[in-house]
Amino acid sequence: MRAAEAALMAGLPEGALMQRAAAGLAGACAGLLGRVYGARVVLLVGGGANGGDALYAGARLARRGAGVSAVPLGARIHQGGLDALVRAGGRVADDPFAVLARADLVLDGITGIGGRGGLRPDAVPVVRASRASGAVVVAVDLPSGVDADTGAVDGEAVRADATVTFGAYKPGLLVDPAREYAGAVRLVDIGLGDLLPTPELEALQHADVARLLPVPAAESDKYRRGVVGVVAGSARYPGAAVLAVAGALRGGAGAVRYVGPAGDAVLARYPETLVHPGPPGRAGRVQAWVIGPGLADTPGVEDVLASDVPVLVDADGLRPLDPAAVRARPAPTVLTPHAGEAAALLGTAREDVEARRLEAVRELAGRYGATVLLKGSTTLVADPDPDVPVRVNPTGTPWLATAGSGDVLSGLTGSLLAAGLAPRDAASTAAYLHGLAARRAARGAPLTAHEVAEALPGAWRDAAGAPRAGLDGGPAGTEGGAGRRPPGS
Ligand SMILES: NC(=O)C1=CN([C@@H]2O[C@H](COP(=O)(O)OP(=O)(O)OC[C@H]3O[C@@H](n4cnc5c(N)ncnc54)[C@H](OP(=O)(O)O)[C@@H]3O)[C@@H](O)[C@H]2O)[C@@H](O)CC1
Ligand SMILES: Nc1ncnc2c1ncn2[C@@H]1O[C@H](COP(=O)(O)OP(=O)(O)O)[C@@H](O)[C@H]1O
Ligand SMILES: [K+]
Repeated sequence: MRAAEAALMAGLPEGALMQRAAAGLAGACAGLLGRVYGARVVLLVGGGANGGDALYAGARLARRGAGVSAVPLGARIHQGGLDALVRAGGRVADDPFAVLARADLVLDGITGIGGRGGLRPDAVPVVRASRASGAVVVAVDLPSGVDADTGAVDGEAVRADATVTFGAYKPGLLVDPAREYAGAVRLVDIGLGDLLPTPELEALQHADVARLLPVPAAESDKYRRGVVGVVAGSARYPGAAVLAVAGALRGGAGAVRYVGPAGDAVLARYPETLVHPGPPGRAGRVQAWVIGPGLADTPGVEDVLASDVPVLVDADGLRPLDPAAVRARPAPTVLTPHAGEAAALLGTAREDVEARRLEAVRELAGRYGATVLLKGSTTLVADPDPDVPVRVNPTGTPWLATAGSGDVLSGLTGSLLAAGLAPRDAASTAAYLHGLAARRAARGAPLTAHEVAEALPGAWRDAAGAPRAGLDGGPAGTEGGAGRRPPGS
């Protein structure tokens, strides 16, 4: 951000960027207030440019008739911004707590990308008073106290109802725990355009997923579409096998081969599965393996890792995982740990992974030379190459935190791998569809892992932009024709 801003500022009059930021910020606040005239606005103003943004936005609101008071929290505050506020009829609050108690809207301009650590002690009481007042709290660029680059929150931070951010989304707005503090996020374009470098983090959108989803060509057959092998389930956990197969059947592979002791349970639910008692090396050719869900003990992991096709390792398969063995593989490996499994692999505590997800997922990907999908309230996908952006999944719902939903995800991801997607694309596309399916299935109520699997085709159609059921009037042969995309994708 700083490099891009400096390059842009070099060709602009002094203060022009801050004015763009303030104009966007004031516009967003006006929208939230509904009526600006007569509204009571309080600015929490730190010592840097973040406070400057708040002051200039406050000046704009004051010119439209809002009563605007500034609460200075730095040793010095932005002088140009303060002068503008005073010229527009705003003032510095004599009694911060009195103005906060009556506020309709509080602008948090304490720190932005220059903030380090949680809030300082002098800021804590006013931030608490802002929340207690019932005012709408709008964070300027970032909620103060969160780490812009990692999403970590060390100490106290502002809990905003909305955040107006400038130029680009910062990782702290997309990765938990900080993401939760940001509320609804709005991006204001300040003209950085092509000056922005390769991002640390990227999020797929519908159109990206539509481009990535495999579509069978006219001359496809089930083998050319890819066969995925699923090594999962045990006498103790037969259900994990059923759920992993359920995900795999909806992921675009032409066939699903199940290998393990839960074949009867799998066939009872999915007669289309090719079942083999094992071991995996004897089960026949596949284009990708999934191993781990519900295995209990872990027979076959070495066997599968020795294969020359992409392998996804999840759950119980992750327990004995040796970095050297994974790094030595001739084909890609995808690991899909939740925070607890990631912590065990890293030799740290679950809370440490949850507090620093971005760091943890990068560390694991580097250590194993694998693509790592870290599950949880924020799902991240890291490539083994540290220069490739981490993908953050924008879909999902906390209702997904239900037993077995991870098994569906591993089957789905393996199926996309077998269909030929690159590991990072397979993992992030699967997370996207899985989260979308969960939202469709939950609609505000508890959901089961099985319902997530059953909602996957609907999520696929949504993301692909394919015609919905009942509206399927596209030209004959369009869908699946010669590898072309369905219309509207
Ligand atoms: N660059 C541009 O062109 C544009 C930038 N823009 C805006 O500038 C923002 C970045 O501004 P910035 O670099 O001045 O840093 P900023 O976020 O205000 O923080 C520094 C201040 O915070 C203080 N402080 C630090 N930690 C703290 C803590 N824990 N608790 C409390 N205070 C703490 C620190 O104090 P110090 O350590 O110096 O004592 C210093 O006073 C950016 O986020 C965006 O809003 C837009 O206008 C668009 C154009
Ligand atoms: N708080 C949450 N918000 C959104 N998604 C979550 C949350 N907690 C877990 N999930 C998702 O739910 C799934 C759970 O997977 P996992 O932990 O492997 O469970 P299981 O082993 O029971 O299948 C993952 O896709 C994960 O990202
Ligand atoms: K802020």
